[in-house]
Amino acid sequence: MLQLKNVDGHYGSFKALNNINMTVDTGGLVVLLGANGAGKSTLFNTISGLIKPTAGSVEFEDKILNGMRPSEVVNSGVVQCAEGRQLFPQMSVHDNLMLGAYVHRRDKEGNRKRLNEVLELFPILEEKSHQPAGSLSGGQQQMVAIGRAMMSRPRLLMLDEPSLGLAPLVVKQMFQTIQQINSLGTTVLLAEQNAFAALKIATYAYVMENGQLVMDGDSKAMLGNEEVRKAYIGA
Ligand SMILES: Nc1ncnc2c1ncn2[C@@H]1O[C@H](COP(=O)(O)OP(=O)(O)OP(=O)(O)O)[C@@H](O)[C@H]1O
Repeated sequence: MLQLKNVDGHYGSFKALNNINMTVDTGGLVVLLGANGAGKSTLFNTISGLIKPTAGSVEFEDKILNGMRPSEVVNSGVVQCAEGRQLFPQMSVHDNLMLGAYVHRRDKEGNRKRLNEVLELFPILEEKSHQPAGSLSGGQQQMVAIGRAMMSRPRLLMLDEPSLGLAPLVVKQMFQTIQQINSLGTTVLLAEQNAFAALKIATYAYVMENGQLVMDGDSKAMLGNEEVRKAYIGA
């Protein structure tokens, strides 16, 4: 479904991505692990067209994404939910969600149907529909951010650190919902520092260090891998 071949990325002369080769299969829930500054967000932004790779190719289904504008990448079915939520705090929850539907603005009926599906995933957002997004708790705001991405009807949803700054119980619910989104048919690529929780729901995992993918494998095997446990899980 998604394939990165020999991708490099630079900020000026600094090489932030070094020869990335990565595959995400249709239906998978793939996790990208890595410490702060490893390059996860840079990789996501490269896939979504915000950053141009300096070498290599990004392919999705039968399309070459590199060189496309971010809006074209979204139209192709790849949607990113960026780190830090980036909501419009003064706008209502409903209006924030509907921003994600912009790419399908001519299909009003489809958007209504999709909105209902999103509200089924996040019932609390229906209750809060007319409140300003900025008045919601951190966990609820993260739901709005994911819901907005889902309104774009991704076939591949990229989630950048959705658990960041959330309380443990909220994190647990968040991971359950991500698994649910995946089981309902959306392929997911998830960047996380919360390695244990992410590996538990994932099908496959990559580990990133200093702009390179240094390890990959079945997520259950990764959970049992001594090196991964020491570096990313502790205990
Ligand atoms: N706009 C930028 N200009 C220059 N260097 C940058 C820029 N953005 C990121 N970097 C550098 O690129 C490297 C990768 O950063 P990136 O944000 O992709 O890492 P990350 O794994 O997503 O970490 P985090 O979880 O902190 O976001 C880091 O060394 C970072 O300092």
